[in-house]
Amino acid sequence: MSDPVILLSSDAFTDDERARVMAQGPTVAAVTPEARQALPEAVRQGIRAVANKAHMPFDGPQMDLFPNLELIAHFGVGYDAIDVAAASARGIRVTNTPDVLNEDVADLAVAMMLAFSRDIIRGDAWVREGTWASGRELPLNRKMSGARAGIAGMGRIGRAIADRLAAFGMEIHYTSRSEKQTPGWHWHGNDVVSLAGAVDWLVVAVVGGEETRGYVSKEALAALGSDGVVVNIARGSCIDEEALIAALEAREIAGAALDVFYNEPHVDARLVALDTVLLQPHQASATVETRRDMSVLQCDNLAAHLAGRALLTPVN
Ligand SMILES: O=C(O)C(=O)CO
Repeated sequence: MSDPVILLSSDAFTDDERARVMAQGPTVAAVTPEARQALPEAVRQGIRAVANKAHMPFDGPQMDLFPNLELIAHFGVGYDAIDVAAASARGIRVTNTPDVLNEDVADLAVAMMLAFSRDIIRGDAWVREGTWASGRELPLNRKMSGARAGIAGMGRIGRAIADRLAAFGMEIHYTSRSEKQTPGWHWHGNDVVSLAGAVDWLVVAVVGGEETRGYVSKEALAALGSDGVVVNIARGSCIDEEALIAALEAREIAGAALDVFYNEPHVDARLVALDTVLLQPHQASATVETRRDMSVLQCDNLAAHLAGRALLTPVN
């Protein structure tokens, strides 16, 4: 077998995804910094591309272990685990897998909003556990259609969410760097406090990373108010999680529907204890179809690079 040119840097790949990477060229797996350090120097010298996945940081010192590294092909739209500035400084290209997951992420955001507003999870238990049969009605829940939705971050995923919510007759407000050509929708510049103050639902769809750390601040949560609900399908870091927990515990906001967390997969016990929080295991893109498309796009980027062709979805 030829010497490896691709490093598999994560153990989060499924068998199919790993096989697809391995079809792009000779591959070696080293999923921890220690394992990479322990690779023979000749192997490290041969690595031209990394196939990355999940949240394990890939930083400058990791890149320096591979002096001939040219590409980090990430599986995922969010690439906050990769130090892109460090990569650029070393002439290393980074790719991600945008767009192919927009619909699924938007679907999950809407599903969480419906589940939260219509108390669907409790309703299921109500039937299953015989509470309904014993004569008790589920307490009245909350109407979603026609309410006001705020999309924090009107990028491609934000737009897919907004389009769905518009179909529910909801009033659409948003933040983004520039105003979109969407007559009737309300732009709040980059002011998330103004956005939160104008809506019933605050849906977080900004990109992750240092720039958006704590973007939904204590002030934004206060502006959302006691009838407001936060929905997060972006990154845990995009909300000040301590402020969120404090606002939920004090009933200063009505609730939260969360697919992402600060310290995933370990969710803060205070969130788990609250009955005003709907929790999901970071599964927004987790359908068979979309995960396959993400894997194919990651591998198309690897293949393009190794064949000297232009990258399909470059980040830098
Ligand atoms: O692709 C990503 O970055 C995701 O987190 C999908 O939910």
